[in-house]
Amino acid sequence: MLEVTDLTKHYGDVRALEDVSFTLNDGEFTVLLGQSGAGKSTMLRCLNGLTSPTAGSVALDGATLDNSREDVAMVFQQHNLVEGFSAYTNALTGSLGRHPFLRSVLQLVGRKEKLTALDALGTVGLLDEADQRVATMSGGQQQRVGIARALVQQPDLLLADEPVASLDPGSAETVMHYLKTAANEYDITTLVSLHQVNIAAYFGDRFLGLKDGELIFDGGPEELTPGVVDELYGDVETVALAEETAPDRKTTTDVTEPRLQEVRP
Ligand SMILES: Nc1ncnc2c1ncn2[C@@H]1O[C@H](COP(=O)(O)OP(=O)(O)OP(=O)(O)O)[C@@H](O)[C@H]1O
Repeated sequence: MLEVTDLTKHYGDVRALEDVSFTLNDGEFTVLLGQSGAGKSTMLRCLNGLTSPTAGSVALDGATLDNSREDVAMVFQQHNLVEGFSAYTNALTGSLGRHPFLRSVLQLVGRKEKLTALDALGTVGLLDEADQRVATMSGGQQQRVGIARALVQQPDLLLADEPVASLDPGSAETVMHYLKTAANEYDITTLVSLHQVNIAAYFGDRFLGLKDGELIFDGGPEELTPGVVDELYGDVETVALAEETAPDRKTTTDVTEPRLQEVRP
């Protein structure tokens, strides 16, 4: 279980996060929403120890998270793969926490790690491309290799910061499908920041909404109403987008009381 308590991050006068508290249950697939500058990246960076909070705390399974940790994996928008290496070798570098980089790339690792890397590539649908150099892969395939690498790390918490932001809608959907499948198969607690509301509404089991650094929404798909989206984004076009997609997600106005928390002045 991930417990975030009164998390606050200030950059000088900028309040990137202000008193944010929530709990993620084991295995939950949660989407972090909010417009540009709302504090999504800051939140994820505080959760993986890349940024130190100004105040508040983060605990994973009861242990305080205050440094970069092996059991917290991150998928970035720019996947940071080694392009000259194969998908397999890149996936294998996910075991870096347990082996020095050179051992990983020279594949001087045990059979267990090799099988783990192949298993992860299979989960993201790239087993047949395991030997292909990443440089020759599409952006979506590269992002799936990034997910496989994160899986090889065998994390308890998987964070993804705008993992499909630079992809076309079709590839974005495919990557999100594999990300969610992987999270389910490996039973990993996952928090994904997205700015595409339609994709978020389709894949998220739960949503956290940030606005100006404050958590103003925490709810399930049926509570993610156009009113909530409007509150988060203040953008009529985005509301229309939410209405026209994921019809089975009931993003309609028939829910009268969205779980909007008080927006502080
Ligand atoms: N290193 C930094 N130094 C100063 N201000 C920062 C820094 N990082 C973020 N901020 C500020 O903190 C606020 C939150 O930024 P953050 O990047 O977390 O938002 P975001 O929701 O991820 O936005 P985007 O989707 O555009 O990345 C913004 O006002 C941003 O300018």
